Amino acid sequence: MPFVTLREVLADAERGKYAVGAFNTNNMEIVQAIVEAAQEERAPVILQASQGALKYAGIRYITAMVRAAVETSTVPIVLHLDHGTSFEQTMLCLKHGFSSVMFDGSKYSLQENIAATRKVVDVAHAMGASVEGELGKIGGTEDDITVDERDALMTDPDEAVQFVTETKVDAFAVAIGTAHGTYKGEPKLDFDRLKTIDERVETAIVLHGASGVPAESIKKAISLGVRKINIDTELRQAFTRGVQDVVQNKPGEYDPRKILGPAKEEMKAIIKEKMRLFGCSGKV
Ligand SMILES: O=C(CO)COP(=O)(O)O
Ligand SMILES: O=C[C@H](O)COP(=O)(O)O
Ligand SMILES: [Zn+2]
Ligand SMILES: [Zn+2]
Repeated sequence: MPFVTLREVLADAERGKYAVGAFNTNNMEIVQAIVEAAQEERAPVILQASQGALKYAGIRYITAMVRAAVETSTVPIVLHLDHGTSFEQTMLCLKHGFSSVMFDGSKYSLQENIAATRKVVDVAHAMGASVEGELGKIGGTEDDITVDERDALMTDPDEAVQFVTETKVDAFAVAIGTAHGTYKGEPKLDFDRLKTIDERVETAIVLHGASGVPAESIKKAISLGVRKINIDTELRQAFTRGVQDVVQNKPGEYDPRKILGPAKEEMKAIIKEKMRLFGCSGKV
């Protein structure tokens, strides 16, 4: 099955009132874990490559690995750029075969973010690809900011309407209190803000920084319109747990396959659990 775009999988998710998991990939074992999990769960899935992934594996390896997975898969797969930083980078990804890109213009002013995102959308749509935009700032959990500062960085509902209308993005990443990385306490999500945005915006809403967000909050976010959920940190933790387990319990083990194989299985278990939580299991 060829790659599909966010448009197809998120339209189905909207009809079925569930969310599709978007998992970050950096190497072969992660690609296999995500695609095998999707296959076994009969779930649509989004594989995404971050700035770090492009630096670590390179765009050629990422596309080649995900293509290899797609050749034998029977579930819809989106290959998506996560937090794209420039027009040029989004175009390079499309040229290499990504079916979807995120342009993260959240560091710009509203007007500049709209203009830059719109430019990506124009070309991506002409090429049949989809685009995710971001408004408000989804920081890192390590960012040392106060609650008031965090509030000020959250997505403004009026600006959200203007942003999606003028950019025509296919997916819309919001800042409602989640952050990338591990949370110190329990993350506090601004559900009222999410509800207001969802009532006023028809575009599918994306939740970043979903690792470590309790299941109940995830379910509530989905009930309030979230249709794409990004998970990276919990996959990294699962991978590392798998590696540590072998290294500690079988100190003589020197076959990389016997170290990375269990790490892959740890990731698969987490991915399947997320797919069931997101409601996308059994949908294809
Ligand atoms: O939002 C993400 C990728 O864009 C992932 O966030 P986490 O690493 O917190 O899961
Ligand atoms: O959005 C951030 C992702 O979790 C990963 O970022 P990185 O691979 O560039 O470290
Ligand atoms: Zn961002
Ligand atoms: Zn993110």
